[in-house]
Amino acid sequence: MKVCLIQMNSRDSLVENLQQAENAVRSAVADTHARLVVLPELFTYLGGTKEGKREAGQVFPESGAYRLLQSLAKEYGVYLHGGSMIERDGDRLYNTTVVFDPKGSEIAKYRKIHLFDVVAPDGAVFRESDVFGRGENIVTYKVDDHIVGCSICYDLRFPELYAELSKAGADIIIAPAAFTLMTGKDHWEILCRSRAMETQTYVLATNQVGTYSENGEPRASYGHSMVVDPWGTVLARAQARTGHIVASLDFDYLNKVRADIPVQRHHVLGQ
Ligand SMILES: NC(=O)CC(=O)C(=O)O
Repeated sequence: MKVCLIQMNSRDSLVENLQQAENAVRSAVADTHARLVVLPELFTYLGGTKEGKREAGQVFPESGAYRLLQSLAKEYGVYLHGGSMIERDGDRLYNTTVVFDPKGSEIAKYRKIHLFDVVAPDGAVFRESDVFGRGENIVTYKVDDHIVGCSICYDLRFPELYAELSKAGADIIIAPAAFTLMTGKDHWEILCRSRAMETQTYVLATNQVGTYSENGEPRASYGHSMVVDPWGTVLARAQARTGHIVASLDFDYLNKVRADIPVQRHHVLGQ
């Protein structure tokens, strides 16, 4: 199965971000003919202000971002994993992934479970829970015969979520992200490779890249999106610029890794 990860530089303009996403999906599909295309976290609106986030909130299914992804999935006959967008549900906002199948039907919706409430060592303050409600459900869907698990960004730091997705049968786990430059340079690759090795799945980690501003403060995302195989090997890696990467997933290889080191049968604690 061919997969394509799109690395974007989203900022605080919904209109410009949707145009960037549309152009990126069109050129990614034309270049790679991938079966599964993945966008990054908060591709519709990143940074800005609390009011800006509320205004950019997308109501499902009638909002522009939802319709755009639906029509692109259908036009190209691809599975489109919509990174995440700001979802507005009544008064609440969520950081939400929506996935469409090649007919343009919604097949999954995942709300980010672990919200990034952190003061980074460089002093940058992140308070996602001031804006977003927390997701409560573990979500998987199917691409052809393969189960795909959903996660978003900070979720990467919580192996217990990945263990649950693995127990649910996932062969692929997706992590759209806006992982910070500050934390990413030290932690991103290790986290992606660790989660892939522990769960013996393909991990598709699609990051934002470049600068944006949050309440007038400068912020930067790390880029370096990557596809990691079940052995922990990086199959494809982006640099620190916008664009896309492609990789072919080999499920015979996945089965071999699981047969060689059958950790899924050897769990003793907490299973
Ligand atoms: N931005 C995030 O949600 C997570 C992140 O940058 C980190 O864990 O570091």
